[in-house]
Amino acid sequence: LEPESHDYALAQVHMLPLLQLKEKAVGNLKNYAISLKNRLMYIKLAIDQVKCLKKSTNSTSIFDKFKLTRLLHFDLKKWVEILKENPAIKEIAISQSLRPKMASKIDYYEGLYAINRLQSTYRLEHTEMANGLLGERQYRTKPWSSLECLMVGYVFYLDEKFQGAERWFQLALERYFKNPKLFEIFGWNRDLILKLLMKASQSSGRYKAALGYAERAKSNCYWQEQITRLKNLSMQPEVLKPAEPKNKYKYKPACRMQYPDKHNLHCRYLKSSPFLKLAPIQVEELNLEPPINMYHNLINEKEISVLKNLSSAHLKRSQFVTEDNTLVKDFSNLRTCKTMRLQENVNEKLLKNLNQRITDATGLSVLESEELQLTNYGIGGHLYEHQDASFNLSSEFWNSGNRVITALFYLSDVAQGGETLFPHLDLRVHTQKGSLLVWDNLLLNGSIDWRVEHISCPILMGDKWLATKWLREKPQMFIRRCPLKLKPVPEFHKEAFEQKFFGENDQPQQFSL
Ligand SMILES: O=C(O)CCC(=O)C(=O)O
Ligand SMILES: [Fe+2]
Repeated sequence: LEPESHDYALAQVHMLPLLQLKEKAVGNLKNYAISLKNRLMYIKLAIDQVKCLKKSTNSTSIFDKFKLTRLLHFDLKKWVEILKENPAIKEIAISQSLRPKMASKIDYYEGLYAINRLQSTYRLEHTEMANGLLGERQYRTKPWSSLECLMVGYVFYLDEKFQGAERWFQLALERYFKNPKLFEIFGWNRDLILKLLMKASQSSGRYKAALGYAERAKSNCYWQEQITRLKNLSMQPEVLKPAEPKNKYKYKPACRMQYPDKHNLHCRYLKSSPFLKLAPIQVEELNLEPPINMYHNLINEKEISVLKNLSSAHLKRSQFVTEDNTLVKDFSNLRTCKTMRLQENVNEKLLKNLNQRITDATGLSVLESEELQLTNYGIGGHLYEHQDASFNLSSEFWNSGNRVITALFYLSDVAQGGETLFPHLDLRVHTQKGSLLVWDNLLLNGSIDWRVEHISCPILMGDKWLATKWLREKPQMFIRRCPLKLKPVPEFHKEAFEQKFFGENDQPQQFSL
């Protein structure tokens, strides 16, 4: 029975076993090929022997007569045995034992959706993407084959993004000729691609194009019917459907948007305690109001690898509580990472040190704070727009008050994408290994600051790791500044905000073949 999901695609670190699995599978196939070759060699030998028998049947020579009886007694018996043997029984057993560990359907679809998410978020051009070009950056990789293009297109098709689907199917058709045999193994052929092209173009309202595809297929009853049907349809005026259905989430437009540089920001040294006088912390202001700061070099290489090693085996797909209070795994595709919490006793010294550094940086108490959360993102990993503070504090989990501060250690640099983005503040924060990002989730009066809603942008290239600490409100009672000094917060203008991200021209794009 195939497992539901191995959750391979949700954490980069959990994809490593897949690479090992691939090596094993390839090694096994090679051995299988060797077994088949050996058998073929025996059979060829047998044929040669029989051939020489035939030639000798008329001979009266004693040598030949003896040869004939010997061959018929020994050799032929052996050949019959060889024919009956399964040539690669071991390799077949190995390939069966590898099956349960292979990527499941869910793993596969999560990988495909990641590609789809990256393309739609960053508006990547499909041919460039299939050739390893992501935005401005060219990666050294083998171009995607017809099979990959077909599959990526199929997910666009399922998602009702028909123009995107058509483009990928076109690329699949262009690349089909490079390896048609590979296609046939799966029972597919060129006409299948044409069928998908016809369906995609018809669904986006492009009837003439659909007819064009139908006419390129090998003629048979099915295609004749399609041609007649599409000829009728294409008499009607074409009404292009939008290229992309509207999405209620803002992370895609927010992540692809360019934001202006900020001015009047400073870097300084924090020397507010005797210890910090000896080892001041370098602080970089990223935003003034509300304050968002980056504290540099607060965790070193060695500590980072300890955290990764402690957590890797325990990272899990996130779960949520349903209305009837049961925990279920999150398959929503809104948060494509895995997390775990480190209990203080697993490495008391390190975790105490990290807590102390958070206190040094923020001046706040880590008492009653949540256990450090380790996060590793998967392929195209992202987290949609959200607030860390909760609007409902009724459960026991919130006894220490709301999440007043988020303190987030970056445990890796990400080559492309994967920034922490604050869409209301026009602030994109690039991950920086060893630095601590800190922001306030609450205003001084305890209400949630709408301005710090944030996103983790889909990762184009690289591996993103975080260690996050959420400080709680109650332990700060005598530490945090007094609510009387509350600065007025600008009002939230929903329409303007939506216009900013969804106001892009959403006329259907002109499509040319
Ligand atoms: O990945 C990031 O940059 C932000 C993570 C985050 O917002 C969270 O875990 O709540
Ligand atoms: Fe968050």
